[in-house]
Amino acid sequence: MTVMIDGKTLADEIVQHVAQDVSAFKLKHKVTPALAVVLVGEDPASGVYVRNKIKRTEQSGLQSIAHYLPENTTQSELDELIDQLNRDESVHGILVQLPLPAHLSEPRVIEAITPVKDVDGFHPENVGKLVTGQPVLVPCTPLGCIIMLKRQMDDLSGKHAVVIGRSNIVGKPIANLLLQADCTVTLVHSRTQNIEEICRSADILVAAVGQPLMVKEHWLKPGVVVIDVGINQISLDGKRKLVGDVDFNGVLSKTAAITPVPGGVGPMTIACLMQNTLTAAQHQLGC
Ligand SMILES: NC(=O)C1=CN([C@@H]2O[C@H](COP(=O)(O)OP(=O)(O)OC[C@H]3O[C@@H](n4cnc5c(N)ncnc54)[C@H](OP(=O)(O)O)[C@@H]3O)[C@@H](O)[C@H]2O)C=CC1
Ligand SMILES: Nc1nc(=O)c2c([nH]1)NC[C@@H]1CN(c3ccc(C(=O)N[C@@H](CCC(=O)O)C(=O)O)cc3)C=[N+]21
Repeated sequence: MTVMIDGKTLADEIVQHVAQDVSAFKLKHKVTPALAVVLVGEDPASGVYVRNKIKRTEQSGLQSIAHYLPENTTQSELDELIDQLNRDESVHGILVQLPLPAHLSEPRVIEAITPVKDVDGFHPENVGKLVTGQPVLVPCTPLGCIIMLKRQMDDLSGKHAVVIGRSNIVGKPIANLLLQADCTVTLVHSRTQNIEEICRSADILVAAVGQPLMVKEHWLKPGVVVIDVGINQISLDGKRKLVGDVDFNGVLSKTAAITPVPGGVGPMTIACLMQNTLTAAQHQLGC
């Protein structure tokens, strides 16, 4: 029987822990850690994530500040807002929801956020720290994946971990965290020639692609642990449905453990964001 890795329950536990630490922080500093979330435009999926984030922020006892900007916001208006949030001492974490509308530069926005408030861990300075093994703010989705894997497996050391996808926000940081956990890591992507064969040698498979149900049963070695990062909206029997990058029902005969979609990596991402906001506030207040 395959183990279902329950991201929702684990995320609830993390948020409860964060809430306790936030209470202690408030007593000590007489300050409420605050997260500013910036959403540009009307992307409906982004809207759902932002609302989930705000709900979890409140459960954690953190303050949430939402900035909804219109689709036609200019780069200089966005720069101005980030500059203001960087300087505002009552704001401890800043998250600009990606992707941005095409006329705005993502690298410019990521670099504009002061690294101490960069709760996504996307700023080049924080990426450099992650790669050299001195992380403070670790990207939330990769962190959530590693926490689930460590809960599931006694020892990651020496395991062959295959990561499908090489984006800056998911694939690359996950690969770095797996390397730090002493896995042997292979990153595969759209130009990889023998992807199925490489995946079949994986003890741990992380799918972060954005292709609904791409990973099939014959791609897997029996006993593999699968982390499905993909969040894809498909239409099934006329209804909208959320599925991962892994053919969940098809692969269960091969997996030792697997994360479902929904209820897997998604809730863990948000729980880790709460933890990062508290961590950022602790650093800013010198503890
Ligand atoms: N659960 C969560 O909290 C989160 C979920 N996501 C989800 O994770 C998924 C990946 O997100 P993200 O990394 O931002 O996506 P990107 O589109 O930035 O990256 C996708 C990666 O997958 C690779 N790829 C695409 N098609 C194939 C293919 N057919 N075979 C092999 N590799 C392929 C691309 O290769 P190449 O580089 O060669 O183009 C690229 O490296 C999405 O479904 C997204 O919604 C994202 C963030 C958080
Ligand atoms: N700067 C930035 N940081 C991000 O971390 C970031 C981002 N931009 N842009 C979009 C992606 C995607 N992402 C998700 C977070 C939670 C769920 C989540 O909670 N999903 C629920 C279901 C939610 C639903 O019903 O749609 C689940 O999987 O159970 C999903 C996706 C964070 N991202």
